[in-house]
Amino acid sequence: MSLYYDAVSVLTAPASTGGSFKSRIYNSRSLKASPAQLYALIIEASKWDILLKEVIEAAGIIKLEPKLTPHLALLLVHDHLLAKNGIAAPAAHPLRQAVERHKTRLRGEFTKARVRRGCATVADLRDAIRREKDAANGDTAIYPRWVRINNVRTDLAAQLQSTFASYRQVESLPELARPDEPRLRIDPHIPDLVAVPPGLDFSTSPAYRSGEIILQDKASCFPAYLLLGDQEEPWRGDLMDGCAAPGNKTTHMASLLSKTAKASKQGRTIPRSHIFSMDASAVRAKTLQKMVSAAGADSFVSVLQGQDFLALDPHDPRFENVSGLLLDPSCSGSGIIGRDDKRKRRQDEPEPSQQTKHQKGQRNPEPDTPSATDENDLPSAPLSADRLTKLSNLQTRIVEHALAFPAATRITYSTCSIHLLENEAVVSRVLASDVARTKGWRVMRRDEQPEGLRRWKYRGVREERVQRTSTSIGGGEGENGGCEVPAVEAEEGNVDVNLTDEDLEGCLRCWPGDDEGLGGFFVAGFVRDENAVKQVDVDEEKDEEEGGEEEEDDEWEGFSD
Ligand SMILES: C[S@@+](CC[C@H](N)C(=O)[O-])C[C@H]1O[C@@H](n2cnc3c(N)ncnc32)[C@H](O)[C@@H]1O
Repeated sequence: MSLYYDAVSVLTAPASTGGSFKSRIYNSRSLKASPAQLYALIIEASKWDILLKEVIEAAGIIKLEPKLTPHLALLLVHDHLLAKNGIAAPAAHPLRQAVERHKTRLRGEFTKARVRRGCATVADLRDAIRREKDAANGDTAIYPRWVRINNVRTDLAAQLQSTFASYRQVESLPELARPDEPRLRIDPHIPDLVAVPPGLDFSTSPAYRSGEIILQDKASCFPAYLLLGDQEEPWRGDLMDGCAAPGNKTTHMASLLSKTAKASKQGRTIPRSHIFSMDASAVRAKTLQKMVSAAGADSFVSVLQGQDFLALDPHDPRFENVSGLLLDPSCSGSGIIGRDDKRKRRQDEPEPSQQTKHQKGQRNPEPDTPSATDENDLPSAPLSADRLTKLSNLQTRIVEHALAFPAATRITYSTCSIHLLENEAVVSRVLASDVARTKGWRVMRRDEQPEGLRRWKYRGVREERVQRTSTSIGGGEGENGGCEVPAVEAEEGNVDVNLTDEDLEGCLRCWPGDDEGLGGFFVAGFVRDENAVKQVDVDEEKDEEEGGEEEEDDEWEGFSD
């Protein structure tokens, strides 16, 4: 029972206590309950708090049960109505009895609240409550589920007539949020991408299971589209994805190549270009391989399992025709937003029903389709300025390495971070590198970008824009604002962004919380321009080479953040 009393003491702690719920719980010495259980209870109950208050008030149990305070009632009624095992206390415990005595009344009021909202199921009700809470907090952003059509196996027209035959097409994201009929919106920026209402489960859909459709966030589709564009002619040369697991962007490249191959007059259906796709993590590379196979792209994608991109020799004859590279390295993940149930979800993390055993204990069977699992692991710790700098160093090295591939003419670099240091600052450092200057690399201008992305309005920035969001329960009483987007612990200091306005206009940004339905994301393209070749001072170059050892010693930051 200490669980509920402890939860109340956390919830009612004065604002001056400081810190988020999480830090207060995990750092406390006085709480007796398990921190994980306590945190889960508070977070889960907070998702339902407006409905629980409604039910408790309508059932009138606080007046009838002197032992129940409003907070205790909310937590206990939450577990009574919604937790799998009910209230975590012995059946004879007075608090448990104080709630269970009114179970018929409580259940009745809960059903009435659901019916009032026109929800057929508890899952629908949860979504409705989330929308009500968002609206009350002034956060009306909608995070739809994004579905990419895989042109290796099918096409948009075929999917509109099969998987989405019963869906009504709408013109805007807010129109998706009508529970009475299935709706979809064809994305205006990314070809072959559709948005459907959040929370739709595709795990049993034949198109999903056969790899005809792939669940992939819109922002995550920017890099491959930026790299390959609206090509009418097949891409010349081979392609490389240097940091590829679980494989969303590799399979997207495969889809774009297939589309062009099918549309070209040469009657080919298998693309001429080959894709080399790798991941330094052998475990994640297995998922990558599965995803490539599920997408039907084995014949033109080679997965190099456990391959560190930085250890590849750009002059290896296997890669002499690599003309396009996509780099989406590990990052802080600070742009990742909570979707559906407002917990933090990684880009393209499958619906709970699609999660593997590894992801969610032993309860769910692994689906046949190794769908897009997490692109990034969740950022677990607060982000220190030092850690950000290390990530930025590694990201810069990865892009610079890509610039050295002799046949490369086009490269994209992306992160799901909102931090300047991992984004525009990396572009700025890369452009200043010798390899960029001697080979004539510059930022892909907006007017050179594929049509859909040229119209994308959010562009590179010069100043940091860190966003904070909060989670509250009981109207925020005692809450100081839990920080869901990892804030940088230390002051940012001055971040050098030495980019022209034209360069910044060439960078693309996505931000959480606006009406585009996306998390934070960044992508920039680099193109090789003979006219931009700069002479590098030979002595300067030599010094750099001698100092190169130091760079190599940068601390390895792990594979995915
Ligand atoms: C953000 S995830 C990539 C997501 C992937 N592009 C997608 O769309 O599904 C970053 C990946 O980069 C890998 N990685 C990090 N450093 C690497 C390196 N030096 N060489 C190869 N892979 C690396 C990590 O293991 C991780 O799987």
